[in-house]
Amino acid sequence: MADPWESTMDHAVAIARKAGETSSHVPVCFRFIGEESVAAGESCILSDSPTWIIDPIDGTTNFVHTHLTVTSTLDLQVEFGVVYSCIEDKMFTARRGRGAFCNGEPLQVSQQKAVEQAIVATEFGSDRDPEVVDKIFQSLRNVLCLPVHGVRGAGSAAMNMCLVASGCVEAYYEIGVHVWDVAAASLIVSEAGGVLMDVEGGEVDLMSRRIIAANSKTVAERLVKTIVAFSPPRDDAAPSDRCEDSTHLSARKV
Ligand SMILES: O=P(O)(O)O[C@H]1[C@H](O)[C@@H](O)[C@H](O)[C@H](O)[C@@H]1O
Ligand SMILES: [Mg+2]
Ligand SMILES: [Mg+2]
Repeated sequence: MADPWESTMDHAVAIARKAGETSSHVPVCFRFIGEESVAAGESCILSDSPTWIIDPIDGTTNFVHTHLTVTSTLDLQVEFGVVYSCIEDKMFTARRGRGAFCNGEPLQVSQQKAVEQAIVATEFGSDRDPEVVDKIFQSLRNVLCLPVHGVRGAGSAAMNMCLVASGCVEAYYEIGVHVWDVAAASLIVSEAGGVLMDVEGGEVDLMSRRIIAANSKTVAERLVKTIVAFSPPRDDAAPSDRCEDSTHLSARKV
């Protein structure tokens, strides 16, 4: 079997060459957005240049506590998405227009559209501001009382989204995620037949830190009516307007 990673890199280089209209003699120019580089003060702005969006560890709290799921995410903006669940040794991949796969097997979202039969995944996030926590709990209460069949959380945004793509859960929502948490898995969800939506409806904006990933528009729209929306500082805001999440600070000290 052809090495999917090799063909991905070949295609990535071809895209970069096309974007920069460079000949094959000129080195290609990629830009990078990564959780750690942004934390170190680098920009988090998407431009026309091909950009790799990287989260080396998604599920840091799980990692620190050696608890269940830890993933690494890699996305070449809108073209490829890769999420690697290292403990399970599962490689989720997607290429725009070519479908989504787990260890080479095609992925398909669940066909269950009755929210009462749905499992919804979410996370409590990293922000410990009591006002934010109250809103997260109001949403959780509303979702439970829809009612849904169950609520789960893997501890990793990327993994929750791969569970949607795999058909194991019907939807995932979270407010407070970052572009590197969700970029790769967004493509995996849409290539598996799922939908992405903002928590107030309409198109998702990956810099807005708000996301619904669902198996269908029907389920996503039920969640839109249920979630208590708020707007954290955007990822592409000026560094002085961004705030550091409290649990991330403690996680990084380990
Ligand atoms: O910081 P990492 O990269 O581990 O990612 C975050 C998760 O992906 C979120 O769903 C989750 O809610 C947390 O915000 C978590 O920190
Ligand atoms: Mg992350
Ligand atoms: Mg991370």
